[in-house]
Amino acid sequence: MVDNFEDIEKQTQLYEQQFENLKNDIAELQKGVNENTAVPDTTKCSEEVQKLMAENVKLKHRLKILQRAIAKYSPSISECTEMESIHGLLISLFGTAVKSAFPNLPDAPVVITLSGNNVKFGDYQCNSAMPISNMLKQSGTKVAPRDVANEILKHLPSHQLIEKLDVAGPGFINIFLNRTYGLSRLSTIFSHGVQPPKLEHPIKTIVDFSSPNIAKEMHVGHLRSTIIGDSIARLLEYLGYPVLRLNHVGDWGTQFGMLIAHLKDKFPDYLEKSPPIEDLQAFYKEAKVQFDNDEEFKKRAYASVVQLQSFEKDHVKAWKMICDVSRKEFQKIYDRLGINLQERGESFYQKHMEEIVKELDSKGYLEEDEGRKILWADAPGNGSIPMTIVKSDGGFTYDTSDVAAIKHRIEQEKANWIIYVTDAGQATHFQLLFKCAEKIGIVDRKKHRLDHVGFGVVLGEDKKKFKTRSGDTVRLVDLLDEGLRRALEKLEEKDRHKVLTKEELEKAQTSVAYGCIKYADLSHSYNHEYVFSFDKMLEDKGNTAVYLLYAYTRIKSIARNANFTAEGIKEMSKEHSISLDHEKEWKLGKVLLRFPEVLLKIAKDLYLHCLCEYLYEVSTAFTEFYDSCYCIEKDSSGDIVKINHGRILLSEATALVMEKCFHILGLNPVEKM
Ligand SMILES: NC(=[NH2+])NCCC[C@H](N)C(=O)O
Repeated sequence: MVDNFEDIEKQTQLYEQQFENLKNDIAELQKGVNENTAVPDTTKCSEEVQKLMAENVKLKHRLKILQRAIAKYSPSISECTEMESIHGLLISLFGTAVKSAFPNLPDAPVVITLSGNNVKFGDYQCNSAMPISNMLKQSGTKVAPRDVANEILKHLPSHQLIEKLDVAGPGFINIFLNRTYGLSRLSTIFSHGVQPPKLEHPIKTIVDFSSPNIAKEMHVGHLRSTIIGDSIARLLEYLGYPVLRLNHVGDWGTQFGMLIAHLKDKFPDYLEKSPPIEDLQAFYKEAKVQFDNDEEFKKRAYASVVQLQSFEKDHVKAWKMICDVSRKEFQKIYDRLGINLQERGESFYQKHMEEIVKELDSKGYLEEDEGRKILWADAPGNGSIPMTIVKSDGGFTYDTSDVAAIKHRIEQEKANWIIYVTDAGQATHFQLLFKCAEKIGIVDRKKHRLDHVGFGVVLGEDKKKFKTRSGDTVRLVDLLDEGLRRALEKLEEKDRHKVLTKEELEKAQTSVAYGCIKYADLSHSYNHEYVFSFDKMLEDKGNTAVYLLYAYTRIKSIARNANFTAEGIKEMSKEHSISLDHEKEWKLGKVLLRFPEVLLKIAKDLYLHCLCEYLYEVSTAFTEFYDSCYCIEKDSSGDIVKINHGRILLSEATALVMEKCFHILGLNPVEKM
């Protein structure tokens, strides 16, 4: 009995000791986890735990090797050379499942969305069960949405992209992505570059943008068209569309009659000596005063238009001179902003206008209306308005040139998609144009896509139309100059001039100045008017160009500080794989994987602000990752003691995706700022 009692006491002491040891081990391990080092310090743990931990490290290492081997040898994975659209893939998988689960519902919707922030709900969601259940109910069968969801899952083809599926709530299907799949797609960034998703049929596309008017000031509205149009063209070019960028300048209006008449009055020897008209604005204003006050001048002005439009050689020469002055001014803006486009103004279509008017007349499309010839898109009445094809004086209009242009673009240029970028005020004009073009048989909406990207007006900080203090139109050159000045101020505020070389500072200055002007235009949804404010644009917090350009330089500095060159990174990517183990690494990885689907969506709706939002999301996901994962560890003297290659690669992949976004938005990021 006594013996027995002592035994129990000994046993209890032993257990207490073991309990203490375990508590210690847990505390030590916990420390490691909290400090977020990849491997916790186990030297203070019991021998057994140390052994287990060592075993664990080995196993993890083997797991990585195996994952890499799978990524290499699994046939469908190794064949990929680009990140494909995961959303597109899911639509096609779930589409197949829905079709075979419910063959009697050919129109059953396949709805796949992102799951939002709660990891519990997976990465994507299929929300088809509820609408399908409703459709079934209408046809007389009652099936609960959850059962519909389970039925879809039964028919879902297996795919390495999917790690796990859950049916939640009333029938949402939560989709969890597989990391090995994610890793294989992200790795293509180093093997093949950030490639665009493959398109089945890239179609010939024309982007009609910028399009200022000769002899009139190119204003902020034209600037907005220039920036948005350029970015749309960049996106489509990146996706592999053959794109023709056209500048439909206003170079053929009645204003030329008055300008030429004034040129003849002021510089009678204009044919011998090229006239010094640097300031076309002022010249235009002078001519307008004459035109409004002098009847005889007005007559000569009208006669000049007729002469010009019948290509009388001296009038053509005068016209060319005037156009050249404007063209040089426009080009300055395009050069500074890196815009590339081909001028094909209204004048180009003169012959085509004559032809189409004849054709429309003979086919009976035109109606006489108080001396004008008009073309109805819809039946007259009910508030519908016609296009004016020939004015009462026989001249052509803006409408005529657009009808001729659309015909030329579809029939000669063989475009299947035409995108017009102008202020929203022209929405009715383009609606009419598209309808008329269809009515007269130029456009077939089944084959041709037509878009008018109409943007809201740019307002000044006083919320009124953007003007200078004296009420004049703001000259774009002045605006860009102010951008440069303010950008430099901003950089100096941050003492960057003390650390950067003169050349680096200059590069940073232009990158910030033009970047912030473009980004402010692009990051607002077009439909809204927006307030032009350098103060807001140059903020370094929030979704602004400055914040993003800084984020990019920070990311680029990680590899540079660990002494890796671009070549070094390439080599590294052959030996190591991108790290996606940590929850924040995987989160960032998944944002990067969305790049293709973001682009494809924008190619559909042309909402470039979604790309800005995506870029901002990339950079916040990066910050989260960087805050909790060390890429490089240094000792107290600042020497590098440990490099996490997988994380350096993840950072570089992030920078590469950001670079592509910047490129599409027309921004020039710099490595040092
Ligand atoms: N094909 C077109 N209509 N393009 C847009 C032309 C814009 C016109 N020049 C303007 O300043 O308002």
